[in-house]
Parts: sequence; structure tokens; C-alpha cells
Amino acid sequence: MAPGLLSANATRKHKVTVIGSGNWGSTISKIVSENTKEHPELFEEEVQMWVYEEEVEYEGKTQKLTSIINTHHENIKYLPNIKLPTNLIANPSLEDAVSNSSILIFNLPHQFIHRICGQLKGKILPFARGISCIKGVNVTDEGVSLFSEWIGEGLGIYCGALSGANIASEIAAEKWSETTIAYDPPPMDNSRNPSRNATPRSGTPSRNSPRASADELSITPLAENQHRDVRGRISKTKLTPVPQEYPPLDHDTFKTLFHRPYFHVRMVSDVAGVSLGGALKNIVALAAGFVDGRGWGDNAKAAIMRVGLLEMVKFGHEFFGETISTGTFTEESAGVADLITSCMGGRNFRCAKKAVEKGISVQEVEQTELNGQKLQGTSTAAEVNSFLKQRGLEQDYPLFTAVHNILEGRNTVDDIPDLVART
Ligand SMILES: NC(=O)C1=CN([C@@H]2O[C@H](COP(=O)(O)OP(=O)(O)OC[C@H]3O[C@@H](n4cnc5c(N)ncnc54)[C@H](O)[C@@H]3O)[C@@H](O)[C@H]2O)C=CC1
Ligand SMILES: O=C(CO)COP(=O)(O)O
Repeated sequence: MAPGLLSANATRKHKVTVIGSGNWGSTISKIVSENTKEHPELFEEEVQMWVYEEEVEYEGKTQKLTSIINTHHENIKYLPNIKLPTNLIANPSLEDAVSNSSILIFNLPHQFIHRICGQLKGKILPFARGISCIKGVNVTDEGVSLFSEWIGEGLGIYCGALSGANIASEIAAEKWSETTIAYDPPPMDNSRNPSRNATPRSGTPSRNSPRASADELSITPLAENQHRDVRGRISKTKLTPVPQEYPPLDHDTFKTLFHRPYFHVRMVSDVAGVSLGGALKNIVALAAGFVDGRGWGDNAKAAIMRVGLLEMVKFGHEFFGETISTGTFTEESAGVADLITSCMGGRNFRCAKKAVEKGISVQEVEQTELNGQKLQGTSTAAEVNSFLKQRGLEQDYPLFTAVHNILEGRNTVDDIPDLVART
């Protein structure tokens, strides 16, 4: 960052907490800790990582995972053989880990986020800002929402999203990759340096949008105290501005926090597209594993990716059409690139493949092979299916529906070609 761009009033630094310490949580913690150390003008050097405490066997003794991480600087259970920076502190207390943090990075399997957010209410700084690295969707009777919006509304903060072609073990080994961060800074955070967020809002308002009136959408200028939710509507959440004593929380600051020589960041504003791509590709990756496990080869896998991408874009336009940009799916790491890497070597792909090869359930492979790591595709397939079923739309998403039905034992892999034949 050019020093001249930093506000002259910035006397405080941002404290960063990562909530979650799995395979990806530990990798992201490594990345941001390297950057807080390199940018003391913006960030406190020490990064807190909240760890769901576990007892693990290490050097012939049963020990707490946090004490192993803090002593040996390695998460031996979820990211073995990778040295973590010494300025990264593992903390088993959620409340203590988030205390006084102005940047909260949510990075845990999506099935645990409800309970964690419940515990965080009233415990975080009112002006904190979030980035969700979670790949999943939140389905309730009212509909489908993204964790970026669910966290933001639940905690009364603004929350962007990070997602991309990011198999954690490769990034932890510092092999080059790209990612996409979507952040549409609330104008109140931006008023000190409006020119610093040059990336335009992507996506165009949908003509048939059932959710937002045209004058609410991004064509309408916002008042100083307003901001948009991830669907482009004027948000009902009342935000507290980031105090002037802190460096602004904008695209430049987030890029400085996450970008590494081996982890290249592209900043965009389409939070819905980035969040949705990361969630839906996990369903497609299971399908890729199914056909690979059946021995059908690369042509079949490519067909799965083509159909899967079409369903991802269709789902985005149908349910988040107000703001979502097709380009997020087709041009960004968070879209097609994540789809490809996940269908080639992700955990969902690998477990689905092994399940077909061994004739056992994906859940059984998850239990026996992943040493506590969690698949997101199986629950996302069920959640998306329940949402589509309620609306009578299962037939419009034949691949998503087939994946759920195969997981439930109602279809077999051999049914896939006929089920997706019209797509
Ligand atoms: N691992 C990867 O390559 C990537 C993962 N992601 C996404 O990152 C998110 C986090 O995944 P990972 O870090 O890979 O997790 P993981 O699957 O490696 O680890 C599971 C985590 O859940 C925690 N946990 C277990 N029981 C819990 C409980 N009752 N309450 C709270 N936490 C509990 C464990 O301590 C552990 O930290 C997911 O949404 C995933 O899709 C995104 C990109 C890459
Ligand atoms: O999201 C990922 C890669 O970008 C990892 O996917 P898995 O959870 O299937 O390993």
C-alpha cells in the first residue's frame, strides 16, 4: 500500500481473529499472520485463531490441540507438516479470541456457524467487519441465504466473502494459486478515501426480481449511513462506522491482509456470486467423484462440470438475480476455477470417488478417511434439494437433484446420463 493513502488520523491498528482452525482455517491463519507481521502500519502483529479444543495424541501423550499449536507452531491434526507463524496464537476461548478484534475471518465448516454466531452476539466490537471463507448455504423455511449475509445480519456487521480454487494443502505448501475476495464496502467506511475502492459493483438488477424494487437496487445512490446487503437491497442492519483512528477497511486493506506471493487476490464486489460459487461447486464435485469412481474417465467428468456450471449460474440468477454477475462464475477463481480444482482433487470429489469404488456411503468414507475434516457437499446437496423441493423446482436442476438422490440411495451413478440429458 502506498503510505500516502493511509489516513493521517490512523493511530490504531486492526486486530485480526480467525474463527476456525481446520485445514483451510489454519492455512488462512498462516497467510494473514505472515501479512500482519509485514504490515505493522495497518495490523497488530499477533493474530488470534479460535480453536475448537480437542485432546490429541502427540509424542506419546494426550495433549490439548491449542497447546501443541502454541508450542510447536503446527496444527498436527488438521494441517500436519506445515510450520505456522509464531505470531499466530491458538485460543480455545471464542470470547477471548474475538475480544477487541476489528477484523473477523469466519473459517469453519458451515454446520457449526449457527452455534458460533450465537455465542458471538454482543461479544464483538460493534464496528468489526467480517470475511466469510465458508463454503455452504444456509437454508431455512424462509429461503436460502449466504453465510456472508447471515453472519452480517446476525451480528450487525458488514461481512464480505473469500472463495476460490483453493485446495488448502497446496496453498499451505506455498504453491501458487489465486482467490477472489468480494467486499462491497459500506459507504460510511469509505468516506475518508472514496477513490480507494475503485472496483465497480458488478451485476445488473434483474427485471423479474421478486425481492427488491428497482429504486432500492444499486442504481440508487446511498445515503452516508446506508449500505447494501449482498442482494443489492438497502440493508436494514444499522452499522457502526469504523472509527477514524483505524486505517480504512476497504479493498486495499483486505488485499494487503490476504495477498501473498503464492496466494494472489482479486478484489470484486459481488459477495453473493463469490459465496454461492463456493457452496454450489461442492455438489458438482461429488458428481465428478461419482462418475470417476464408476470408471467413466475425463469426458464424463468434463460433462459434469459443464452441466454443473450451468446449474450454478441458473441458481444464482433465479434466487440472487438482483446483483449476481455471470462473470463471477465464468471469470473468477471463485467460479469456474474452483469448480475445476474441486472436481479434480477436492475432498468431496475424492470421498465420492472412493465411495463408488468401494460400494459404501460417502459419509462412511468421510468418517474413516478424513481424520475429523468435514465434507460440505453432502449437507449442501441436502439443503439445496430441500429448498428446490419446497418450490417444485427439482426437475429444473437435474444434476443437483441427482447428487442428492444418489446420496440418499434413490438413484445410482448409472442414472446420471439420462437424468441430465436435457441440459
Ligand atoms: N480444506 C480446504 O481445502 C478448503 C476448505 N474450504 C472451506 O473452509 C471451511 C472450513 O473448512 P476447513 O478449515 O477445511 O475445516 P476441516 O474440515 O478441515 O476441519 C473441521 C473443523 O471443524 C472443527 N470442529 C469439529 N467439531 C466442531 C464443533 N462441534 N464446533 C465447532 N467446530 C468444530 C474442527 O476443530 C476443525 O477445525 C469449509 O466451509 C470449507 O468448505 C474452502 C477452501 C478450501
Ligand atoms: O473448496 C475447496 C477447493 O477450492 C476444497 O474443496 P473440498 O472441501 O472438496 O476439499
